[in-house]
Amino acid sequence: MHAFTGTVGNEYHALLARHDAMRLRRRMLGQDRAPEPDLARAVPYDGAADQRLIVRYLPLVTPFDELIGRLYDEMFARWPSLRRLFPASMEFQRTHLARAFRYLIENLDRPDEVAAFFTRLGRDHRKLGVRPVHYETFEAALCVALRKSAGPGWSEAAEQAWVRMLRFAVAAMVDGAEATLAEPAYWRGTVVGHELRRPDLAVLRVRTDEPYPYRAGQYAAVESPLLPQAWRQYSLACAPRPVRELEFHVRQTGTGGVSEALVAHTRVGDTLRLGPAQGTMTLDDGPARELLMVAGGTGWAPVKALLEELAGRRGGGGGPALPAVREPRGVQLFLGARSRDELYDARVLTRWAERHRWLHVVPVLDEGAGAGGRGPVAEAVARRGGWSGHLAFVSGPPAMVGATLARLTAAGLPAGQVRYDPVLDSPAA
Ligand SMILES: NC(=O)C1=CN([C@@H]2O[C@H](COP(=O)(O)OP(=O)(O)OC[C@H]3O[C@@H](n4cnc5c(N)ncnc54)[C@H](O)[C@@H]3O)[C@@H](O)[C@H]2O)C=CC1
Repeated sequence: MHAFTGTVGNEYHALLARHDAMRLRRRMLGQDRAPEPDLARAVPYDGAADQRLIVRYLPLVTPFDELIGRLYDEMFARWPSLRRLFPASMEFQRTHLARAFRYLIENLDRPDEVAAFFTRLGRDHRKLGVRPVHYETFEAALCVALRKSAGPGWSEAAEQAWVRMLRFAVAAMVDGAEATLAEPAYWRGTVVGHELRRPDLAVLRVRTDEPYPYRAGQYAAVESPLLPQAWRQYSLACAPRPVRELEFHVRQTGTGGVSEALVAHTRVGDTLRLGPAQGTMTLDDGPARELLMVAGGTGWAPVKALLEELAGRRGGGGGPALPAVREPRGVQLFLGARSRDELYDARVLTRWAERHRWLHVVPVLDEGAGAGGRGPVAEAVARRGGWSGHLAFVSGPPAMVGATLARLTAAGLPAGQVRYDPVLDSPAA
């Protein structure tokens, strides 16, 4: 929940870092107090019961825009100092929080899944400097906002269910943060390359001060100094390399947002901050299936990283030193773009397709796709067919990912054989 943010600059971060270092040291020396018995965690959380209650009263507090507006108003009115912990524009925050609420409510009958999601989020939130006190203020503001938004029909029982749901998510976030105390809360990186490949698309190369652990196919939150506290997720477009150099492909999707800052106003020598790597779109050592990769626009970035890793595993050079795979896997890559000019990494593609016989590239262009034009990638994948034995990776605009997943499922590809990461599309990201 990006919404709980909290950083106020270098001093604040330095203080938090010292605090975390002390706790880590105490823990390593075994001097930490025994954890207090936590009743809430001793008894398994009955998320399904809370879900029923919350859903019954949901019409009183949805759509969430009003509730979330009130929540932040209440929080900043009662604790004005918290305002500066958030980015100047709250639009993205609000959208993100609404999404988090929806995710929580829809999945509350599967507490283990929810806990895993929020554990990862807690790790990511360390970069914001979130402390337990922020969660308490958030909870208090949420209760006020729920009551105000719902009006006289509100129920105390429903409010208690919201509080239990929130505390369940927060407990997981705190666990996630605690478990990763030994790694930096964020990484600092210097822009060493900035190439405008299209008027609205830049390829950035960033060298981190410290080693940045990640796997090909993952993504990271990035912050530009031009927009403090505004973090946006971008895929890492290269496999881990011995030099600490990362690549990002950024499309400007609006004005005044992080994407504009990165594409139009970032130069070599500038410093960015990166959150920890996340995402499940990675290769594993499971059964060596043939691979299907479907990418649209800058969704090409994580696929490029995966291909680089595969090339490295095959000893094809350019990738990290990983154990060689047992048997060769063929890769079918469907790459969607608005036009030929939009194939912004065509040089690399052509070179790789020539060099690697296991790689077969099918560019799919919107232009010439017939009336409507939208969604030709999913259709091209479906037309080709025969994917039921493949392991598929899908990445790109959410609608494209959704259409491709639907086609693949209809064609008999089991859900366990598709990897993709949900992305939040925002108009001015
Ligand atoms: N892991 C992931 O899934 C990643 C997703 N992305 C997302 O990919 C997107 C890339 O944006 P752009 O480069 O501007 O892409 P774009 O607008 O240039 O579109 C690229 C391709 O997607 C298809 N497409 C676009 N809108 C569609 C729709 N509504 N329905 C079906 N197909 C559609 C187009 O036909 C085209 O082939 C961003 O939303 C970004 O957040 C980026 C990196 C990783």
